[in-house]
Amino acid sequence: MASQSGEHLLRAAQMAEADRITIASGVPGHELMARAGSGVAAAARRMAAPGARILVICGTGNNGGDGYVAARLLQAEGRDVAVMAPLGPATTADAGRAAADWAHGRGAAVAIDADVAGYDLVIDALFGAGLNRPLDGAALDLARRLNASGRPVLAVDVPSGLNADSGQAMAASVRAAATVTFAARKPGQLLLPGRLLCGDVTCVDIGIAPETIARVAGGIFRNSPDLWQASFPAPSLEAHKYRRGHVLCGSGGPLSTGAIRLAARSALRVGAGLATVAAGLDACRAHAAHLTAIMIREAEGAGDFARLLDDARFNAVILGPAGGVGPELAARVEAAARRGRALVMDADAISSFAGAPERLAAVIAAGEGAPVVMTPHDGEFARLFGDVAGVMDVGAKYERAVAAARMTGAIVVLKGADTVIAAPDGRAAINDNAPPWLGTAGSGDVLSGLVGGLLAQGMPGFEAAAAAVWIHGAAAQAFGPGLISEDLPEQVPAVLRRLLRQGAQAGAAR
Ligand SMILES: NC(=O)C1=CN([C@@H]2O[C@H](COP(=O)(O)OP(=O)(O)OC[C@H]3O[C@@H](n4cnc5c(N)ncnc54)[C@H](OP(=O)(O)O)[C@@H]3O)[C@@H](O)[C@H]2O)[C@@H](O)CC1
Ligand SMILES: Nc1ncnc2c1ncn2[C@@H]1O[C@H](COP(=O)(O)OP(=O)(O)O)[C@@H](O)[C@H]1O
Ligand SMILES: [K+]
Repeated sequence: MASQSGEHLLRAAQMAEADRITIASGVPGHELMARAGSGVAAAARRMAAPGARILVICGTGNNGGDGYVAARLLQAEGRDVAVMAPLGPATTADAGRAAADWAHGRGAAVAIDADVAGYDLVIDALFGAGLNRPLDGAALDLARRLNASGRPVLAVDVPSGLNADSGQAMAASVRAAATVTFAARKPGQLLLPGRLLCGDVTCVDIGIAPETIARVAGGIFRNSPDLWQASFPAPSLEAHKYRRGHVLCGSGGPLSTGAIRLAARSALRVGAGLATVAAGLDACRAHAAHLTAIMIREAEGAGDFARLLDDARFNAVILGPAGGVGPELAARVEAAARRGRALVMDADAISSFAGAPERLAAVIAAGEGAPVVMTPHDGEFARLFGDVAGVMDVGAKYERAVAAARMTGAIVVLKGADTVIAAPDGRAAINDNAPPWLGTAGSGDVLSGLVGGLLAQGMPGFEAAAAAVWIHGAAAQAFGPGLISEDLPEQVPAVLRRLLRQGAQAGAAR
């Protein structure tokens, strides 16, 4: 798993292990802390004009140590710096050394009840990765006063109170305008509400080798092209349309046809060679009034649909967008999985297995190993898994998604502003490029089409799902506010142009 390329996200325990390995290899801890503190000071310089009053709040551990280093560096260049140590003196050797170096300067120490609103910038170095229980007492009170003050906060590693693994606040958390983290980003900086509490995150190299990061990493990635570009389908002169795959899209009834058209159009836009919508006769008439490049086939029930799959050229299937919840749709899912087609299950296809994830797991297991990607939002996810132990009750969002993937054998795309893509082998990617205006009716249908279009071109399931989620976010960004779901497929060509250019450059550099 460590051999997978991409930007690793490290949990607090993995980060501590990377520190330990680096220190054991001969880099002293205080040197790592010096680089970390220097990165914090650089960010503070960008945030505070000369003459600004800066308050550094230092905890007792190494996070506080980073704060003392930053305070010393800023003060040495003539900045107006004060330090508050609300929980008492440093308790680790490296932090103690940093605190002593600071105290040799001429900086002021301020009392815990000082008015934090009197400062232009507050550096929050109270707790970092060592946070091991919810804030309470003086720390909780200080975090609340800081948030109420409205002053810009620069957080060291993570805002104090934020769980770096899960992205959840432990009782309460400081809300930062910016965060400087070290060596690698942490999952809690991408997951909500953590992403909002961190503000802009900068990752500073403190001298921990990339090999060390890869060695301790646990298969959680930031979703970016690095993760999947190597398997992204590049157009080739030799490829005719059938080589680029044929997506079969199962329609809902005559009054619910728009969703699957959005999916089919998106599948074509992302590069599938052909897309066909399969529908009952009345729905076919509705589709015929709209479709040009996308083909239409009549299929009245699940039996008709299964017979269409006798044509081996339909190599990917999309089921679910406005498909109608019930046994009929479940039977189509079963037919597609049994016939070994790469399958996207969205919306109603997921809900057709409500409370019966074991049944879905059996359907997928009976397939021929072709990828099945399901794309639930939180509501559909909860409907599918009900109160299944070990899925709904596990901590972080990526842990829920991985548990669901392991249980069902599907790639799980758990949607939201912080969409997580998870594979049965334990890999997970957290997406952070989706703008808020992507949450618009029908945008999930577009996503299912993008996944199906990439699967049809032979991309592996996890990579296809991650790439589709990223392209979806990039297309929404490219359009901007005012987006409706019909706009998304039309933005895909520009996103692909950029991706293919970058891919060619990366290939040339290798
Ligand atoms: N290791 C390295 O080489 C490097 C590490 N680096 C930096 O170190 C940071 C991690 O440092 P860390 O492990 O010392 O933990 P840290 O976040 O300072 O807090 C621990 C202290 O807080 C206490 N405590 C916890 N929760 C509490 C609560 N709710 N309420 C009250 N107290 C609470 C806990 O108390 P205890 O559990 O012992 O009672 C302990 O005393 C990391 O984020 C990065 O900034 C960089 O310098 C690069 C090199
Ligand atoms: N606040 C948000 N910020 C960014 N993306 C969002 C937000 N809310 C929803 N999304 C994305 O929008 C899409 C909505 O999908 P879905 O809930 O299935 O909607 P629909 O059924 O209308 O198509 C998902 O890809 C989801 O990740
Ligand atoms: K902090």
